[in-house]
Amino acid sequence: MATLWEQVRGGLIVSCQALPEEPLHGADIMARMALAAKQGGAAAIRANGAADVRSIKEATGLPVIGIVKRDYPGSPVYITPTLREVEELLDAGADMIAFDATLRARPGGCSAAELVRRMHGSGALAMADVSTLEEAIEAQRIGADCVSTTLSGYTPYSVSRTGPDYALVERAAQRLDVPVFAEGRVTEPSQIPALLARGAHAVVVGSAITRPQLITERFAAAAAGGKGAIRWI
Ligand SMILES: CC(=O)N[C@H](C=O)[C@@H](O)[C@H](O)[C@H](O)COP(=O)(O)O
Repeated sequence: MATLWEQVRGGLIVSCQALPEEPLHGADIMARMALAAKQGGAAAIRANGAADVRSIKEATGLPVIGIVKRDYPGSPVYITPTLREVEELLDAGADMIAFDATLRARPGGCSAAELVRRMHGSGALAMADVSTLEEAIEAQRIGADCVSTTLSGYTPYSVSRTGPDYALVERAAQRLDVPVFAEGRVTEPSQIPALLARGAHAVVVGSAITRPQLITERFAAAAAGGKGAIRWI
């Protein structure tokens, strides 16, 4: 059987996420969204929350990269911040768990290395969500199986862009031995070969495929004579 790395190499991973305040929130709806993504050619799915991970795995049979977004008072770290979220995702059967691998203090003081050890202890792979090359290097050092550029533009010290962070993908792919995933603000199919050419193992696309309210905004803005920029969640 092909490994997860072989299954996704050079392919598209679709992030199917709807937060409680979004119209499509709900595990049943996300499972249908993920099935549509599978029919369209997604090689794997990224999902938020144990309930969504379970229902998406059941509906699609695709590898699932799980996260739990949870806010803790006083901490900016919200993507799988603590062991509690890791346990929830292991219990749900996530094949890979993505976590905030920035160098910021985590709520409760647990280290990123501890999270990775816990994932590996149950046979799950660890995806480090980073915003800079320094964080990517440190993530590899502590044992992460891959890195994703998810948080580029979402930490106060990383450069905010309107499109994907091509430079981080390229520099991380050159520097690291582990696979590098391109994620964040991919809005056009034409960006994908450009990211793969810079060394991305695969590309993760979310909002531009699975957040219809944001997709609609682009068209509505264009109808109103605006440029149709996309907002991000
Ligand atoms: C920064 C953050 O919280 N990113 C989240 C991580 O899971 C998701 O909200 C994004 O949708 C995902 O990364 C895919 O990116 P985009 O939706 O830009 O294609």
